[in-house]
Amino acid sequence: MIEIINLTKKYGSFTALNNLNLTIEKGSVFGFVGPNGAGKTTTFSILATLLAPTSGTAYVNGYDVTKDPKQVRKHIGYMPDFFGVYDQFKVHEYLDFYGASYGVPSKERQAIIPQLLELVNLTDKKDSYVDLLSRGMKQRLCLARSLIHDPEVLILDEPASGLDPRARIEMRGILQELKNMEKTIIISSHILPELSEMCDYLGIIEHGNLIASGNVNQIQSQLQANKILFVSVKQDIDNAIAFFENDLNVQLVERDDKDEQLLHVSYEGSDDDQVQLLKKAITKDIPILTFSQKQSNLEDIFMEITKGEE
Ligand SMILES: Nc1ncnc2c1ncn2[C@@H]1O[C@H](COP(=O)(O)OP(=O)(O)OP(=O)(O)O)[C@@H](O)[C@H]1O
Repeated sequence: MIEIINLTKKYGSFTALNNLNLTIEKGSVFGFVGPNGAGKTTTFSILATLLAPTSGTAYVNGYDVTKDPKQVRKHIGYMPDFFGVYDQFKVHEYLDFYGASYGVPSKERQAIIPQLLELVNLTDKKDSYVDLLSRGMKQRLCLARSLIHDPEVLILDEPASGLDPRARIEMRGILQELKNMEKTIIISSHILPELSEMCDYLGIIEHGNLIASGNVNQIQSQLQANKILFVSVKQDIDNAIAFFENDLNVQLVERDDKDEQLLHVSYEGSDDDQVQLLKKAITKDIPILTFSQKQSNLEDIFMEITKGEE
């Protein structure tokens, strides 16, 4: 479990992270999404005990990252966004080296390394030099490295960045397996669909502020101020426009570019208000053919709120 409490990080006078609060339950997968420079790596570095916060703190499995970093390190596996690999090692030597650094006894290392290589699909490469691996393979090796001491919590900073579509799908499969193993995972990306498919919960961060969090539906309603209703009428479209414009919850009524019977109604009322609106339209003899709500695309909303950031 991860608990982040009033976490703030300033670099000089610049606030990179502003009073972040988050709880990530044991066994859940939390996706942290934001454009470049939003504060994701800053948050992860603090959780990994590599950076001190300016104020606030975070707890990993009950251990305070500022007061008990040694315990925190035992409980986390951290995959940084940029990592070096020791080129002169072969794959299995590399994992053995990291296992020894974490104090994993030799016998246990011999048992766990083949399992990890299997998990990240690198069994065939165990005798290859790390230097000769493709980027996707290096990313997977780094993920295996972060698991060498069997941590309960994984902190993965853009594990799929720079990978081709096939390698991304492979990475997604590995994360699914880790999820099945009931690891608590926090993972970042600036690509929302990549995370929304595999995460139980998401947090959207921008300029160091968490602007929405929850499951996909909750995020959608937090980010989208107005919904769009599609209304088509059999005739008298001007009359229908006047009717909808008269409703207090309607912000804007626009005609569709192609379908001359179709209106786009920007609406800020509740679901109950929406039911009343339809009832009223029928009592006023508006000849409604169809009445539906636009299925908003989370990615479009995200692009809209973070536009101009990158
Ligand atoms: N050591 C530092 N000194 C000064 N500013 C920094 C430092 N590290 C990060 N920043 C600034 O803090 C902000 C947040 O950076 P951070 O790396 O946490 O963002 P990010 O969301 O991980 O971005 P990316 O997706 O590009 O990795 C950025 O504006 C960055 O320039």
